[in-house]
Amino acid sequence: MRAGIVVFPGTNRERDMAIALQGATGTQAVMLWHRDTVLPALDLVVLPGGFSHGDYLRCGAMAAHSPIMTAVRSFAEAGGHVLGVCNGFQILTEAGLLPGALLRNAGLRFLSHDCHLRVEREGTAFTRGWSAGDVFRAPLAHGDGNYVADRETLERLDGDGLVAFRYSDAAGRVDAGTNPNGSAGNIAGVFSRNLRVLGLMPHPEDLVDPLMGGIDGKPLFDGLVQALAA
Ligand SMILES: NC(=O)CC[C@H](N)C(=O)O
Repeated sequence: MRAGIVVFPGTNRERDMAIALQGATGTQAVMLWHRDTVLPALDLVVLPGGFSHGDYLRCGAMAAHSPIMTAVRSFAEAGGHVLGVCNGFQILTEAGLLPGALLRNAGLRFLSHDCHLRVEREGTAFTRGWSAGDVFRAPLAHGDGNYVADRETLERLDGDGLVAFRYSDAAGRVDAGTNPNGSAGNIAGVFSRNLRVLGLMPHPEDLVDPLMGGIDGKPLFDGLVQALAA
């Protein structure tokens, strides 16, 4: 699986992502710069976390207009797989590649702690390493993770099975008490209509080795390799 990681000014999670991808694929991901206009031949494009353009204007708003996003949009429209984590998720919503938006956390504080995610949709390239209802741990670190969308969109996401993950407790219970940031319906990650673009706020790439404190995030990367390995 050939993966490319897009670096914007202010991105800071690209190396975590590269390590997680290398652990799963055995090969190095290609680092891409936001001013690039052409993508090499890739199976997966990753927009990692960070503070692109210092989070000015809105998180991801300026990055969504970077030259490389035209190529990323064409890649996605041609059926390519795109993963956006945290700031990457914000960029994908700002670019219109995923529905909804990420607002300030309900408590207006930057949050940095582990959370639990319940897998809502199995069998996609991103979630084939889990079964629906599985719960895994993932660190979160964001100021703007409050997922919102209009009621129609939320109903469509639910109805079409496009919610990827919900914030839960360790037992998979989902309610206001397990919602860290005010996200509608506890949504932590969503898919595009064709299930080939995924955005999520927490960071599975930061739990892929026992030395990191656990391997809860590994199924994402191992599943992608199984799905996309040429
Ligand atoms: N870790 C991240 O990618 C953070 C995203 C963004 N800067 C926020 O605070 O919401």
